[in-house]
Parts: sequence; C-alpha cells; structure tokens
Amino acid sequence: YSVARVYKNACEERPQEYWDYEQGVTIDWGKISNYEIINKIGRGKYSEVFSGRCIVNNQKCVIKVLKPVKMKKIYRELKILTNLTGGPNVVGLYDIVQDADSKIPALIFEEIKNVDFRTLYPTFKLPDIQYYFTQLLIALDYCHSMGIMHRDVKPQNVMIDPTERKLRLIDWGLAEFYHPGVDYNVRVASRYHKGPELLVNLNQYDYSLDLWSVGCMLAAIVFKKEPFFKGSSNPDQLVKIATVLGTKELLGYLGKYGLHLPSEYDNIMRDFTKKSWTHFITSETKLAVPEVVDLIDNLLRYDHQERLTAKEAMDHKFFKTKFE
Ligand SMILES: CN1CCn2c1nc1c(Br)c(Br)c(Br)c(Br)c12
Ligand code: NA
Repeated sequence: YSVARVYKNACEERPQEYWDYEQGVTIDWGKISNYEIINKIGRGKYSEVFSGRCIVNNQKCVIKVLKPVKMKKIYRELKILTNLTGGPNVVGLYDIVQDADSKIPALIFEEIKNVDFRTLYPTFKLPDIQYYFTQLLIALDYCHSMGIMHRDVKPQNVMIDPTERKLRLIDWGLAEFYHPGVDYNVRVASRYHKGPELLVNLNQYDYSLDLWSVGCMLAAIVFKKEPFFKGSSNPDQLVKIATVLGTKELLGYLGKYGLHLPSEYDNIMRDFTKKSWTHFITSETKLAVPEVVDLIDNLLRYDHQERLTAKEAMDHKFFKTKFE
C-alpha cells in the first residue's frame, strides 16, 4: 500500500467535475474550418500531429488529430488539458475541433519551434541544464499540485525552442488524475523512461513516477548515454536498472511493499552489485559535476517514496550553484 508524499488530496479538494471524466466532458467545440493543415510533423500510437495555421488570425499552430480510441481516454486527455492549459510550461491548448465526418476530436495547440533533443542536448552546458530542467520541474510541480501525473515524461514530450528559451511539456494522452489508494495501469510511459514501480507491478504509484523519468533524462545528458537505461524489453528494462542500482537493493524495495520479483525475471536477473555514479564519469563527461550527480542520485531511486518531489528537486543545491 503506498500513498503520495505530496498533493495526495489535490483531486479530493476539488469539485467532482474537476477529475471525474467518466461523466464525459462538456466541450465548447471550435470550428475545424478555421484551421488548415500545412504538413505532418509526427505520428504516435494514439494520434497524428500536423503543423497548421489558424486562418482567422494567421497564427501557426499544431494540430493533433486523435486516433479513434475509447471515448473515455479522449475525455481524460481533454479534461486534463482543459484543467492544465495556461499553467506554467504546459503546452497551450487553443481549441478543440471535431472532424465533420469521422467525429474524431482534433486538438489545436500553440506551436513551439522545437529543436530535436538529439541535436539540442549535446549542446547543453551546465547553465542550460539548470535552466531547462528548472522549467521542466516547474511544469511537473504544477501538474502534480493540480492532482495530475503526466506518466510519459521523455525528451520527445518536452518541446524546447532554444531561441526563445521556451520549454513546454506536451502529450497528456497518458496523464491521469491521482487518487490515494487507486491501482493504476502499469503499462504507461515509454520503455526507457519507465520507473521500477511499473516494471514490478506496483499499481499504487503516484506523481513520483514522473521524477524517475526526469532522472533518466538528466543522467542521459550528464553521462552522455542516451538513453541511460536501454532495455530491449520491459523485463530487460528492469535488469538494466538493476545493473546500476543493484539487485540486493531491488529485492529490498520489493520487500518493503510486500512484492516479489515477477517470474519473467527468473532467468534474466543476475546478482548485480550497486554501482557508484563515479562509474559513469569519464574524461568525456565534463558535465558530471558532484552537484548534478547528487541530484541524479536522489531522483533515480527504486523506492518512489524516496525520490525528490519536483519542488524538492528545484530546491536542490545543483540549481543554486554558479557554473560558468
Ligand atoms: C513530433 N513533433 C515535432 C514537434 N512536435 C511534435 N509533436 C508535437 C506535439 Br504532439 C505538440 Br502538442 C507540439 Br506543440 C509540437 Br511543437 C510537436
Ligand atoms: Na499534446
């Protein structure tokens, strides 16, 4: 049994219609004819994404056309986006329109002139890491304070325009409202950023899942190893984590919550010794200063209850240190 250390009553403190998307959402539908598609910029399991233009005000925008999935999941994303839009570093939702024939909703977002992370991250110096990770933590502390877990934090969902030094957290399609004691689906997040709680079927996870993912992003940049934990499957993902955090420590984590290693690990989990983070410091990892390594150490914890919260992470000494 596990409960969030912070914001555990964020939903209960709000009116039922804030978090109860099962009743459906009242949508103030916009007009699809106000928007024109320019070109496709991405596609995912649940959506196709286009750059577009609002012909009323000639504004560029991003049009996310949802694939026909369960209306309940669509209602969840719409409810979460309408609750969060306008919040710090949350992607701005301009409009919700419906495709005339298919009746499928399309979400109209502010456009961010995103630079792909594989190109951008290698250019980061310590001050850039301090700036952009502070912006990401601001977005996460905000959504957590609003009772919402993102559950898919990864570089592909963090849009950054380096010219305007603008960061926006996108793709709230896997986000969920947090209620203490609820058993959540562990099939969330993208493999390389999945927290141990998802891989050992600890269903009563919480906002701290997102901070594991932040730790993975930070470690990948600082130790120049993208992704930091590169599993070839979900079971192998936990093995890769155990090679770093240790197998004995994993069993300790499981014991605390009365869990056992699922059987699919019998033949692949070895007895790995916990590695010191210095193991990943080389002549190439100039960014791996003691302060950021300490922050990573306090995010990449098996025990989700031990991880720093978004607010605690923002107050970590790494962000208070001056690096030239
Ligand atoms: C695959 N790419 C590249 C840029 N970009 C992509 N998907 C996006 C989504 Br969804 C949103 Br919402 C926004 Br805003 C931007 Br910008 C997006
Ligand atoms: Na989105």
